[in-house]
Amino acid sequence: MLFSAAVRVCGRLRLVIQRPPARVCPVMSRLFHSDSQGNSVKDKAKSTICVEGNIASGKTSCLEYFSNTANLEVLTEPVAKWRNVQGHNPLGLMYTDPTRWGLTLQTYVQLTMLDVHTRPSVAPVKMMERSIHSAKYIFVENLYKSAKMPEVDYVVLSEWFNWITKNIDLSVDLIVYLRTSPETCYQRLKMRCREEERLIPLDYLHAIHELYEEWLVKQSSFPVPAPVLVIDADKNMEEMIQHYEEHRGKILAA
Ligand SMILES: Nc1ncnc2c1ncn2[C@@H]1O[C@H](COP(=O)(O)OP(=O)(O)O)[C@@H](O)[C@H]1O
Ligand SMILES: Nc1ccn([C@H]2C[C@H](O)[C@@H](COP(=O)(O)O)O2)c(=O)n1
Repeated sequence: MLFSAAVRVCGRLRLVIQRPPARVCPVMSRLFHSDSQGNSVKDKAKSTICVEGNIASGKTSCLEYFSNTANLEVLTEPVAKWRNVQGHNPLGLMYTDPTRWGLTLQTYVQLTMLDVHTRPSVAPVKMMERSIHSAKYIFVENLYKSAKMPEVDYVVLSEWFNWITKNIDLSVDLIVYLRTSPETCYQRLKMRCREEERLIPLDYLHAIHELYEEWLVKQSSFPVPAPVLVIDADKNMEEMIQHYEEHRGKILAA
């Protein structure tokens, strides 16, 4: 609605069109916090660490370990939402029929990861599980490369991803890559027993592993948004804790 007012200027009646009072949408202001030139900016006093790795590589366990660190906030992957959005289970549907439901799941993953990236953090360091980058470069890519995602779905998701990353500051300061063998993940996945994942074959974990290696170790496939710290995560929990303690300074200084 336009706001208008009749005012008298030099004895004549003039209609003055006024702008509606500026309404600040909290989500938009979160996404488009901008400087005086209108560029999207991030609070540089804060840093973001993304913990990356194959399915069941130990990312959630890593975040749990760091969760009682002062000045650090952990944000796990929103898997619960992917398993239940208003009573629907896009994760389960995707594993049942990836060609039909891959786009549905990955669209929702992209939205929920965008939410995690842009959620204001109270602590100076934000540690996230995975990222919008790996959603695209690993999981969407895998669906497409394995001919389970139609080209039109891939193109639409890519256009969304390109728009988001061009227009919104989703910068990452450090990637911690928990590097495992696919066989280790397979064992851990079986032990975790997540219902939707019971039919995941070892080959699937091999494919995800290769994409991670190309992206974060060889750095030959897609842009890597931050320096990468590679941690050998085939070790037992006790040894992992030793690794985490060795790298704690580097991680917190990101
Ligand atoms: N270093 C480890 N050694 C043995 N088991 C582990 C280790 N790290 C995690 N696990 C177990 O493996 C399963 C998957 O770990 P999780 O942290 O959920 O992986 P992710 O979040 O990467 O999917 C869980 O049952 C967890 O308890
Ligand atoms: N973009 C994504 C991200 C994750 N998934 C799947 C893979 C797992 O089944 C599940 C959660 O992953 P985890 O944290 O256990 O490694 O979600 C996907 O299909 N697409």
